[in-house]
Amino acid sequence: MTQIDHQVHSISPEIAGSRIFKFIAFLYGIAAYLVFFVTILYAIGFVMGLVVPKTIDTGADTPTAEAVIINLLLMTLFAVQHSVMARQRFKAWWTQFVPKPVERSTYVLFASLSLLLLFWQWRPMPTVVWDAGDPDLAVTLVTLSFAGWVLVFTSTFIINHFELFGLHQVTNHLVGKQVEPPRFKTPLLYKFVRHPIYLGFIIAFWAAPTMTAGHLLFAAVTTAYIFVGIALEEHDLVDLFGDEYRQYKQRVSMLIPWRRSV
Ligand SMILES: C[S@@+](CC[C@H](N)C(=O)[O-])C[C@H]1O[C@@H](n2cnc3c(N)ncnc32)[C@H](O)[C@@H]1O
Repeated sequence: MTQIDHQVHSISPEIAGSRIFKFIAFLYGIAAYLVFFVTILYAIGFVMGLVVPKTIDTGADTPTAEAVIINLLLMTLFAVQHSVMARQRFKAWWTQFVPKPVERSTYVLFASLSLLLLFWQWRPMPTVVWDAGDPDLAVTLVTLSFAGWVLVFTSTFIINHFELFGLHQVTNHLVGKQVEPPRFKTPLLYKFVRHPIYLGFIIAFWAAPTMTAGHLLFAAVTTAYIFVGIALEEHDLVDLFGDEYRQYKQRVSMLIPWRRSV
């Protein structure tokens, strides 16, 4: 991409620096955050089969092969969008079109929309793979699943919730404050595992008192995707923080606190 191309596509500094643009960018960031928030709340209900109108185990009857294909396509769409848009090279390319202050909010918005599409179009596969039967075991599994979601939420706040979901960037832009470059952090839970957010998702997806074939497909594919996501994320983190992150990998396990390699 030449300098001229860059100038043709990017938003002019006068517009980007204007008060009205900053305010619109801020409102956009808030809107993207609200869409994310509704999506993550819906995700809890969808996976756990609680409250929401359409869950992982409800929807139109679909032949199994068709259901598998549609569900795999929906998960692949999310995985590709989520991984590709998070890479540094992609960010460098698309911030020619999307102003930098709203880049993260736009990523969050697209990720939320592809998840909402998944919830909407997901085909149930009702064959029961396991059923806890015993009420105490069922309650334990539901509690564990909730604990997984709590782990996800608390970890986002521990690492930096508002930066992860783009609000920090649009707020700084609004008040004319520079966004600081990313810093390597290992607060609280990050001293025990490198990926507490992903660990929370895995627990939340697998701890099901009644595991249907559809839910199992979702849990298995998302877990596989999490491992791919971790590999990509750690590659970027090593690029960004070098030896500091390499030593962290040596010291702290990926997902299971008592086993260093995993
Ligand atoms: C969705 S968060 C997931 C964080 C972590 N993988 C987890 O599961 O808790 C992804 C963002 O966190 C950043 N990140 C992950 N670990 C980090 C660390 N130790 N210090 C600073 N940023 C980190 C990544 O660069 C990425 O932008």
